[in-house]
Amino acid sequence: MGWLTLRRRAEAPAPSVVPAEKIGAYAEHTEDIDTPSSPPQPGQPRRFLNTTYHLADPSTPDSALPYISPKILSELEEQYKSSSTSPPTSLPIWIVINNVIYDCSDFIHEHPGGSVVINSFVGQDCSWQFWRFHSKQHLVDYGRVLRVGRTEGVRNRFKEPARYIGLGAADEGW
Ligand code: HEM
Repeated sequence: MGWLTLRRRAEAPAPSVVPAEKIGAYAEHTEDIDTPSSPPQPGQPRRFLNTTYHLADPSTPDSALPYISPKILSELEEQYKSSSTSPPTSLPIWIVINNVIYDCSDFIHEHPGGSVVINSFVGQDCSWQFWRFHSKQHLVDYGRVLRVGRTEGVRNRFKEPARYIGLGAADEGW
């Protein structure tokens, strides 16, 4: 089943997510080697492979986000898929849009488009799928506070279908 078969929610609730400027997120990248004893609570930084990843400050440009290797994302994808708990509570819910990693661990519960679509892209690129449903403003208002890092070369497992542009658009100089 492709992701496109996911149904649009006819009566989706109004978004209850908090805009970026109302959240006091901060940037700090630290590492330690402790093992967590319980799943992280909402708002807590997420840990993966003995590293703690904090949400970046909204003022940080994408280019200054900490680099996270695609190998780490691929490892996350594997662990997420093979976890015995569904969905896994101890793993961060990271997705990649235009080489930026968004931590949707808390946001997934508020996402107006539901949790299934986000869960299905953990550790993967979902750029073109994201742009089918959202504008740049959505990323500014809701995504900016979810950034944990930047990466490169993460795969999107679906080929983007060609977009149909009608003659009307051609007439308008597209
Ligand atoms: C950083 C990650 C994401 C953020 C911040 C985000 C944010 C949002 C917001 C704010 C809305 C409500 C839009 C509105 O009502 O105007 C929305 C709806 C939606 N999102 Fe996302 N989203 C994210 C990731 C994704 C992904 C990866 C997918 C699927 C590939 C997805 C699919 C959808 C769908 C299907 C809707 C409902 C659209 C509709 O009903 O018209 N989202 N999202």
